[in-house]
Amino acid sequence: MLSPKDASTRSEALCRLAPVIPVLVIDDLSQARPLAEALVAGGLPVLEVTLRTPVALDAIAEMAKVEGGRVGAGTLLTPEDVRRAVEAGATFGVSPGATDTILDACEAADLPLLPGAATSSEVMRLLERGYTVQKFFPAEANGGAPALKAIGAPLPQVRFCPTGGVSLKNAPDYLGLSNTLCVGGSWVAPKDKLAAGDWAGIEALAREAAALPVA
Ligand SMILES: O=C(O)C(=O)C[C@H](O)[C@H](O)COP(=O)(O)O
Repeated sequence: MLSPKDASTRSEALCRLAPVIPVLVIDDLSQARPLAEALVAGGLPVLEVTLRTPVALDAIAEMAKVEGGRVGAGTLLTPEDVRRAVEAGATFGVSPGATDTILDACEAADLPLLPGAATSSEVMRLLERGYTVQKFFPAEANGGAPALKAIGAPLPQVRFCPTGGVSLKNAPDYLGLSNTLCVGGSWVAPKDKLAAGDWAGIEALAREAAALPVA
């Protein structure tokens, strides 16, 4: 049983490993291993594989073999997702929002969860339960960095990984905030480069993202 406090401590450590957590949608299992190798080589060791495609769980299992990587499962919606993610080798979880059901399941499975919150009330509910590290989602659609900065004024004890619409261009706006640990984003693994197997190109995007300064 993982306490919310310990889950947050572990999430924070992951978020501090690199400025960007790549959010990955994998359609072709053969891409999993070289993609993870390219991202880790480029300096982004923490990888979120969304459970949105049929091969996602197998992709997690493949990527978990890559040395130096930390592979988590995104889009966790149900206790069954949590069980299968852990079985596949995921070492952390991410959810777009948070329900007691998903929080209970992750705590019981010893899986540190980065739970999603979009409003002050959602942030406060998670904080009441003990989660001091959260995902601000969907970040850009919710007002972006100015909104997250404003949430941080009354709630400075909560730290975030803003995700959703984050790009190389706007990432610095978030990373300059005192309540942002890192950002999540899909831009480091674009569909065209994945389809072309352009691992050198993805490694270059990872290197560029890994060099972003964090406040
Ligand atoms: O499904 C989840 O649990 C997620 O993590 C959703 C992601 O945050 C967004 O899909 C990010 O996508 P981009 O806006 O393309 O960077």
